[in-house]
Amino acid sequence: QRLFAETTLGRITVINTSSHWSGNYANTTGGSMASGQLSREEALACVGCRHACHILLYADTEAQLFEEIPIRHIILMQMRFDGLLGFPGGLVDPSEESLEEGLSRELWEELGFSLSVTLEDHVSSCHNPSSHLITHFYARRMEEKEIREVERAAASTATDHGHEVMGMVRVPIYTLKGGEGGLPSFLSHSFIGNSRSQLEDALVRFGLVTPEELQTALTHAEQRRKQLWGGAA
Ligand SMILES: O=c1[nH]cnc2c1ncn2[C@H]1C[C@H](O)[C@@H](COP(=O)(O)OP(=O)(O)O)O1
Repeated sequence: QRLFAETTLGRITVINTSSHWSGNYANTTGGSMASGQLSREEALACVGCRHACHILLYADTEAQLFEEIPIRHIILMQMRFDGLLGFPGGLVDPSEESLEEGLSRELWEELGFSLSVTLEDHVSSCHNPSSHLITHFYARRMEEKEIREVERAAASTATDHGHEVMGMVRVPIYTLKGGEGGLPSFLSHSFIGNSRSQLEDALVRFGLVTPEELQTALTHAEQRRKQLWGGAA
């Protein structure tokens, strides 16, 4: 079940009520903090929580698929060692380095590209009480030339290439004739953690697709899942 809502910034965002984690956890003062989405500061106050930071890198493009279909945006995810899709990044220990420093370090290992992540790149933080994991999500808009450099470095100089990262992938945001191909097929893959809801939120939040386009893709993805698995999954 998905809701589209205005954020405090006046931008449309997606609230995926089925995949946002919920529950409560104790903060440093022993009180109870709301969980699911929380601020970066609330997240850092969590005792006993682990922190994972990941980033969405994207750029505008004039390129067309088959000289006909506008690609519109280059959006990067990666195929991980475990066969799941996710964003570049990893676990960070805030007692040793800031979240942004840790993420920048992870990006160097996974992308072979030096990117200094800042507070301005922070999008959201989300708490999963069952694993005591807080996932911090960041996003950075780049120039097409720059994002192509990231792709080149990730496949050549990155130390994690072929080990923890099997390769970078671009997210197709168009829907092909018949309705299934493109974004609906992409969303039918398996994703690590809450990375799929991070992607869906970012697509609408940053105006990469309209809420209607996302909703249509989700409907087709669900139909595809039912065709493949029937009522079993
Ligand atoms: O892209 C992601 N979005 C949200 N959560 C994620 C994403 N990738 C991984 N995770 C979760 C699930 C993992 O257990 C932890 C740690 O992530 P990982 O990238 O595997 O960290 P290390 O490379 O082991 O440091 O975060």
